[in-house]
Amino acid sequence: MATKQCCGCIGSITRNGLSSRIASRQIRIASRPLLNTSRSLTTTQHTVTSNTPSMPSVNGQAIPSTSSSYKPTPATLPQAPFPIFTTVADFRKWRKEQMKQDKSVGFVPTMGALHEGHLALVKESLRENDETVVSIFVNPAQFAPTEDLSSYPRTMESDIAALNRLASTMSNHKQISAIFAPTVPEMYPSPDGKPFTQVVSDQIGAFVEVAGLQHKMEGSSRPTFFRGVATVVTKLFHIVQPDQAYFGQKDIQQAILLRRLVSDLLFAHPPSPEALRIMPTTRDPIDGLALSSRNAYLTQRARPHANILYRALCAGQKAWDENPGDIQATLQAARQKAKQIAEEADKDGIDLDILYIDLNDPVDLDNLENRRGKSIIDPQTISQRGAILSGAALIKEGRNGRVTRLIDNFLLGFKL
Ligand SMILES: Nc1ncnc2c1ncn2[C@@H]1O[C@H](COP(=O)(O)OP(=O)(O)OP(=O)(O)O)[C@@H](O)[C@H]1O
Ligand SMILES: CC(C)(CO)[C@@H](O)C(=O)[O-]
Ligand code: BAL
Repeated sequence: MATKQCCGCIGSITRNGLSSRIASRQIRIASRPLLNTSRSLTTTQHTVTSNTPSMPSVNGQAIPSTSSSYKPTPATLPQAPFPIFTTVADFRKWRKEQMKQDKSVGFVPTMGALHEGHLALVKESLRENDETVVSIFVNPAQFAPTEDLSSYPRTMESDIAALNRLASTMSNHKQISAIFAPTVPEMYPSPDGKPFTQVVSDQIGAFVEVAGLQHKMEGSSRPTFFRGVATVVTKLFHIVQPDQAYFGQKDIQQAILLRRLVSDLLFAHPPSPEALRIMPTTRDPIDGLALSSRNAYLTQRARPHANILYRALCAGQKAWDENPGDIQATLQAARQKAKQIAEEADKDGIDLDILYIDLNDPVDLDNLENRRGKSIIDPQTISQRGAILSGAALIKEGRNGRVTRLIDNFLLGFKL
């Protein structure tokens, strides 16, 4: 799998015989806040009692849960050479032992449906720490009621198998130490017994917000997303107490916001924002598409068009390299490329709705195009600070097809 940011390699797509015809259809490049997923990403059930479809165990033995709504089905789980903890109390006992032995613990939080991008994070943790913990938890708090919580891919058995196989790819055959796969009530305990609700105005209790960062970029169309992420990651860090935690650049805003959380709230675990490691985006080696669990939603016909953002960002990067700090030239090149690809896709019956392609400041995530209008910042200053070139698009096949949200980003002129 490829992790390099760019480029030059993706001039045209030959995969699945996609032609390079350009249609004249009007393409939407929207700066409006939009998460147009209501047609297919809906659930009417906003309260959640259970999370994982088949709940695990330690080595296939059922662990009694503290939650009465939770029904373990260990028979469906493969044997694993590492413990799978489902309760905070059990996990904490294990963690205490590692503390006593002064073992360093690396942590990779995930929502499961593991792919090579996740596994690259796990491998890095295996290389850098004595012990590695992977969490698998589809966090309801980061899904809006209209989003795809109920249909999010849950593949616990193959996830365990993939993690198990990983050891054979390590030079020292090192294995992960544990999986933490809690239920929803375990992560969102409720003294009054009410099930967790995704409706923010109905929630009672402690939630974590990172002001000034959570409503920009992805947060403009997913206004409660980063509140849900910051809350669950705070809980996970308190439980796992990692020395280092591993996140992907694919979700760049999430990683930057979480570093700020660690810094501002003086977390002891991980002990510094830098100990929250941000690893490069793993891509399809042939066409550059950023790997993502939701790519599983893509139809065969839509898949060849799904690398739209990668190709657009490559065009933007080229323009930036020619004129570092030139916001307009960079955005124009990227948006023009995206428009062209969307027109090609339209000819093939694939609808590509480009939500945004923007440049943002790496620290405060301000939109550089808008900010420039207010107070002119010269290209030299911008090129010195660097910028995040990112985009989001919705892709679907046919009028009533399922909508898949795509995101991607490149770091221009700075490193994390
Ligand atoms: N292609 C990738 N390269 C590197 N890291 C990745 C990649 N995809 C996901 N990650 C990282 O793995 C961690 C867990 O992500 P998650 O389980 O949400 O998977 P995902 O593929 O991002 O799913 P989704 O499709 O829901 O966005 C996050 O830190 C995320 O940034
Ligand atoms: C960090 C995370 C595991 C929190 O649920 C999730 O947002 C993800 O997988 O990127
Ligand atoms: N990796 C981000 C998880 C989400 O989009 O819900």
